[in-house]
Formats: sequence, structure tokens, C-alpha cells
Amino acid sequence: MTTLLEVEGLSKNFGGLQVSSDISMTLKAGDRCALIGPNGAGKTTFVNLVTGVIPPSAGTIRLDGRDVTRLSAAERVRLGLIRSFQVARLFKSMTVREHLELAVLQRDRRTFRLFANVAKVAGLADEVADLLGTMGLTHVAHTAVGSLAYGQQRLLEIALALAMKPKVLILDEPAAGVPHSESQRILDAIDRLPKDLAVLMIEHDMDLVFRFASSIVVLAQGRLLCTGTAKEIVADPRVREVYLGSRTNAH
Ligand SMILES: Nc1ncnc2c1ncn2[C@@H]1O[C@H](COP(=O)(O)OP(=O)(O)OP(=O)(O)O)[C@@H](O)[C@H]1O
Repeated sequence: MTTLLEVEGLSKNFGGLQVSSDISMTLKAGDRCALIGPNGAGKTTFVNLVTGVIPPSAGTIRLDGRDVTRLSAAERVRLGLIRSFQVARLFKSMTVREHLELAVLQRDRRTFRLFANVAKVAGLADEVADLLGTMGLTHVAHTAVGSLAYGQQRLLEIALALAMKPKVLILDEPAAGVPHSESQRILDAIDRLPKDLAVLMIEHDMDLVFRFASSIVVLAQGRLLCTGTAKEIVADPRVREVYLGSRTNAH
């Protein structure tokens, strides 16, 4: 399988404080990887480094073989390194369909046509229909985003990320705030994502992690503690140790 993301020796200092230390990891096409670690382990910092929100102090990041370490966040997005949108950015009065149409048009830099005749933009309706279907949002296509259930908003966030045609998709706690009974719907949708995508999920809920991930990366104190399958991670005494005292449940 093609290696899509290759992180090597990634480090970050804030003044004298080292929050990421020499982290290396790879994601291949089709990988479903969860990034876990106790509070303050450096998960958000790691994702910010990878996506280009903050520059690293050392290390390299390659996307599909290309060194993107010095590229801006926007340039990385154009190359297919996509992080799911935050709910606060959604326009409450626009419908689900309109959000997706805008995302596809923006990706293709065809925004100006939106006001001409959306129906005539080649392939747009089909692509939006596919996105709605993949995320299980077809029945709410014409609903204003402000009226969606919270879980549906989270699904729309993933759909918007998917509209950017990612090679690597980073999902930041995709089920956060969603009632446990509804989280399965989000996992089902994630299951329907294109198989050749590499997906990295930051997640605190270990139940979701075990259901989603084929591999798990554990960070602790800014370092990569270990990588393995769910079974290996649960059995690893080092993982128990870093979670001990924080919570009984790893998160
Ligand atoms: N801009 C910054 N300046 C100084 N310290 C920072 C900065 N950003 C993060 N840190 C510190 O780096 C450490 C790692 O934080 P980070 O948010 O990456 O952890 P996390 O694993 O995402 O935690 P959580 O699970 O609680 O969200 C923390 O000790 C945090 O206080």
C-alpha cells in the first residue's frame, strides 16, 4: 500500500518547554489509525504540526512522497491533507446541500458560478449526492444547518472534509458531544469513507477507538510511547502506566 503520510523526527518547543519530541509515524492508504494519550500528551500539538498550523522546531513531514514541512496549511489542504472542520464555522441558515455545493465549488475554484446556475455545474449534483449518501445525510439535504441534530452537524463536518478530496483525513474527536447512542452512526459513516484514504482519528472514547482503529498510536509527554493493534495496546504495561492516576479508562 502507498505511504501517504510520513512524519520523521517531529519536535516542537514552546520556549523552553518541549511539547513534541522526536515523533515518527507513517500512514498508508487504507490505514485507520487512532491517536490517543492522556490529557496534555501533545495530540493537538502533533496534529497542528502535521497540518501546518504551527511550524515544527525539527523534523520532516511528507505527504504522498512530497516534503510539505515548509508549506502553508492551505497548500497542504490543496495537496490532500485535510482536517475535519469545526462546527462553529458552519453557516446556520444554509442548508446541508448548499454547504456541500460551496465546498466542492471552492475546492475547484469555481465559486463565482454559484450565483450563475449551480444546477449547470458539471458533476456537482452527483458529487454532492455521493457525499450526502456516504455520510448518511441525504434525508436532511434541504435542512438548514442550524436545525440539525448535533450528531448530524458532526457528520456534515466530515462530509465537508471529504469534499476536499483528501488523501489523508484527520478527524479530531468526531463524536465529541454526541450522545453515546448516536456515536455508532458516526462510526458507520466513517466506515463508508473511501477505502484508499488514510484516516487518523484523535479520540478520547476508547470504545470508539477500538471499534474504528486498525492501529493505535499512543503519545505521552510529547513522545511516541508505542504503536500497535487494540489488543497490543491494551496489554502494554507502559500504556496502563501513563493512564494510571489520570483515569481508569484510557482516554
Ligand atoms: N502555544 C503553546 N504554548 C505553550 N505550551 C503549549 C502551547 N500549546 C500547547 N502547549 C502545551 O503542550 C502540552 C501538550 O498540549 P496538547 O494540547 O497538544 O495536548 P493534548 O494531548 O491535545 O491534550 P488534551 O487531550 O487535553 O487536548 C500541554 O502541556 C500544553 O499546555
